[in-house]
Amino acid sequence: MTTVGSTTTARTASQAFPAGFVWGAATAAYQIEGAAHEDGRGPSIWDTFARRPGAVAGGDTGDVACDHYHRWREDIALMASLGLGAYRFSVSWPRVQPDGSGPVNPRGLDFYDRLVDGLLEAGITPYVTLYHWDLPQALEDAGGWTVRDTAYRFAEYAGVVHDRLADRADTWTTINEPWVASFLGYGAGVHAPGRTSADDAFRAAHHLMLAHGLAARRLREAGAERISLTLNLAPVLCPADAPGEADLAAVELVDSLLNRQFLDAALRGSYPDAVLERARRLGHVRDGDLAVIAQPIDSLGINYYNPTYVRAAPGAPENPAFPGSAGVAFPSVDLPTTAMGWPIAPDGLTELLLRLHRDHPGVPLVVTENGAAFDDVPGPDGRVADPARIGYLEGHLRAAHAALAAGVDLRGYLVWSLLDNFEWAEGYGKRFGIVYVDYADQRRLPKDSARWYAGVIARNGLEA
Ligand SMILES: N#[N+]C[C@@H]1[C@@H](O)[C@H](O)[C@@H](O)[C@@H]2O[C@H]12
Repeated sequence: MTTVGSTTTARTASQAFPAGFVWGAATAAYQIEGAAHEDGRGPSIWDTFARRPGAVAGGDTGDVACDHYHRWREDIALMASLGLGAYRFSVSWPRVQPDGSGPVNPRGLDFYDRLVDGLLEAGITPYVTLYHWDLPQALEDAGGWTVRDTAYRFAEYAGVVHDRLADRADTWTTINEPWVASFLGYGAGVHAPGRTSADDAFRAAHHLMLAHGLAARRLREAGAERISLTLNLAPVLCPADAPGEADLAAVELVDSLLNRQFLDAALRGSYPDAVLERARRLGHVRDGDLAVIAQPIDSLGINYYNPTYVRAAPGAPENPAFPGSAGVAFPSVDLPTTAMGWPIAPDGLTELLLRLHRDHPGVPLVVTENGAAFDDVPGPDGRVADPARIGYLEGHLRAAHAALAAGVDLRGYLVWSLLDNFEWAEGYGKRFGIVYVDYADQRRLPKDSARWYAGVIARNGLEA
């Protein structure tokens, strides 16, 4: 039996995963590619935001990152050595269309051509994410995701990339984590483009979802058969023994903003009340938009890291990432944490998967990101012992297995991340990779967790 908030999940006799279960790893363009000013790439909002004093820890930028733009062959060989079945990467929009619209940069597309060919040669399935937060700066200068036009530019860009790669890549994610891109980028201002307006956050969220729907329609018209959307989802929990009405109202609000705003739109063509109220005032949601957003998808990508804990707290200030959350606290809980300070609660993954199975039956699920940052340090022998990460991953794979045993249609698991990388506002100080990157010389050092994960892949499951 799993109890939410604990770190223990029942061990079933067998921890074998279904035949054909997809094991992979995930990355994103701005976090690993580097070559930010090479081969015609234009600036993105993260190139701009990272140069804002104080925006990113240590003043780090993605200018060089993991130099994956030049080291992609080595990285594919590393993936193959681990036995990965799939590799989830994102395409840099400003590398393909430097101004976000109009002329296509052939050298930008050529990189992804080479990457996809290399993956296929290594027997690795490419999982292509079309948007992982690196909006071309020229579009932000014209209003960014707060203006409707950006959604239409995105659908055009999606068509360009799909038409170039669709003969070899068939698994497509339109948008990664629209909540983060909108509520951290336009609401709280802690992500690019660093704007701080609740109204703009809601506008951006809607236009990102409209972009998803328009792109999904464009890809479907072109024959795509494996289209998905990736959401950062989390159980929203009140850690009190006996939550009161105010606590439950706090849970409802945060669940509406974090989870249902995107799940209901994509899978039901509706918004929860908390969003509709804002939409009526702003007028940015037009008739027919939700029908476009609810384009049928073939799977839902889930990025899970930890539950979100809330409770009523009269007088608490509004959390700008959750407009309307005045009087709501986001408490720490008595659980082990990662180097990000995030609680380690594998049973939250089971609960989330069961919820999606219950509320949205018939939608195949893929864990497109799950992983943890820890303060990894290579030993004198070059070995990187990361037992805490192994423990985190094992716990979450057991949690995923518990959901499978309960009948959830879970198709795959992609660890975040293949490589240590640029961790957004945290810069390079937070290491999520199963492979250590020495940024001084770009050496790649597989951590113990990489070898452990390779064993999981080889046996298609955990040791019982
Ligand atoms: N933070 N953190 C780790 C990880 C981030 O590096 C990814 O780019 C996002 O998709 C998601 O937030 C998760």
